[in-house]
Amino acid sequence: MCGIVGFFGPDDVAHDMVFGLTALQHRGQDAAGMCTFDDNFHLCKGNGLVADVFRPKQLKKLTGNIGIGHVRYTTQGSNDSALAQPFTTSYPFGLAMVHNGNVINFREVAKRLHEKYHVLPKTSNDLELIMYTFASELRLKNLDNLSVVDIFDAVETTQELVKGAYATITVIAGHGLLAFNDPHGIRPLVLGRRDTPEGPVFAFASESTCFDYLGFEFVQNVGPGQAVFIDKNFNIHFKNPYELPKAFCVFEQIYFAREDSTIHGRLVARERVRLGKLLARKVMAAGIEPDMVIDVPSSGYFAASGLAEAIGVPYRRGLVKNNHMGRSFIVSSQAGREDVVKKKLNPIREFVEGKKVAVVDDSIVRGTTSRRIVRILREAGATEVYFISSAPPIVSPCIYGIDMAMSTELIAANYTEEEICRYIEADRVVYQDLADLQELFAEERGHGGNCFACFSGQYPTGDVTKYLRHIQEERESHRQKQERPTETSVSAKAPAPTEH
Ligand SMILES: O=P(O)(O)OC[C@H]1O[C@H](OP(=O)(O)OP(=O)(O)O)[C@H](O)[C@@H]1O
Ligand SMILES: NC(=O)CC[C@H](N)C(=O)O
Ligand code: SF4
Ligand SMILES: [Mg+2]
Repeated sequence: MCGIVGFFGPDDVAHDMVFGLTALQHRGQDAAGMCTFDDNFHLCKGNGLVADVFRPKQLKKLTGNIGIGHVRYTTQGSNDSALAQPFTTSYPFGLAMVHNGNVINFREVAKRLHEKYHVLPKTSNDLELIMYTFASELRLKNLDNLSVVDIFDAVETTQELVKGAYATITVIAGHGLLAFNDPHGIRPLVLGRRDTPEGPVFAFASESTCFDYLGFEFVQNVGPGQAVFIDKNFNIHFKNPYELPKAFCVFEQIYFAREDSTIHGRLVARERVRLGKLLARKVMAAGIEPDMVIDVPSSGYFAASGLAEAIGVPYRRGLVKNNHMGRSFIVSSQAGREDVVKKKLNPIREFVEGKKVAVVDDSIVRGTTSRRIVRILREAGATEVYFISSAPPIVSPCIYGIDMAMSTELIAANYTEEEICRYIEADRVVYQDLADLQELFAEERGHGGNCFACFSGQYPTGDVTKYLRHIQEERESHRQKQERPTETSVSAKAPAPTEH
């Protein structure tokens, strides 16, 4: 998913950017990077968390009143620190760019760049393709007198040529700060503003939660196909959205985004409570009568509280999370994910002992977390364990910036609900209905127009077979190089369901 920020104001921005990136740490743990500009670009990036990469010594060097930052969760290329974002180029202007998403026609884009402009990307990070396409279009303009129309024109051509998901922020040296989204607006991007005695500070960020910390007012979303440019005099310019159907990632609402963010007018926490309430009908229809509802921390909490309220059963925190373990799902190897899940959650024995427990998580992806949790709840004395997923079964890969690119990894793509129930050793498994999810996010009930592809197999960018084939070959070869299989590894194939 990745988290991105861009700041432009009267004073140095590095300090604000560190806070902004820290608030977005849940979106990426592999690498972090920042690039500021005064008379030169100052770039600092490396593998690790925000706190590891930006030490006071580095921060001192990041001078300038305009800058962009990134926390990476790898979806293309390796975890090598050379692939951390931002990326910069010096022609036709100094450009520094970050993005969140995933380009799905990178072969075509790379071929065109090579044939038409003799440009060869240096790494396998898809960001380079967006940056060079934009730079190549820009250099066809009148460089001595670059206008906003020129910039938006280059954005539009980039949006026509590059397919996939990409929320981007770019510093155009000497000109201003630009943000644009892909034509479907798959990934979130928001604009905020803070007024200071010295003048306004503008900020772009993946999620609005950044603004709460830093005292910014939310201005607007950078929606499907939209571009926003803050020029050197701090005037804002908008390029209108595309007419293409919006396809905002619904999984942001279910799991990725922070609960305190408002995305497309919807507070994430509230949507999760609603998802929990929606599950009540299915839980009751399944004849499940739990003594208590617990959540899988962190992201299962709001759905669990919604379900408990709707079925009139007490909610308790039955599992405690070690907050220093990070998110298991965004660890890039299966062995690493299993290790995080093992060390991350511990049951409160006194609460669950002798109880029939309904445990709610936002989703079951590979089944790593659910299997472990059912086991530790039984060991802690729970008499029955019902595993409830606030998301429907994930049956198709995500190719838009979430690491679920191989259907072989997705437990629900390979096994029935009964088989999954046996594999995770639960007494019952209940999933959200896709129709209920779609109804909750229906267009007329808000800023709908969502992507549901991982649940429905319907991809907003059209036929993606070629890309899926390519990414699967690539992923398989990366994993084989990086990962030695463990006893419980499911990296090459989803787990074989076992009997009780
Ligand atoms: O079926 P799996 O492959 O285990 O994936 C699903 C789990 O991964 C996520 O948790 P994660 O630990 O990443 O983050 P969280 O602490 O925000 O819940 C998600 O919330 C599920 O618990
Ligand atoms: N999750 C993301 O947004 C990833 C961005 C980009 N594809 C990378 O791998 O760096
Ligand atoms: S496929 Fe799923 S995770 Fe990927 S963008 Fe669509 S809804 Fe989001
Ligand atoms: Mg979780």
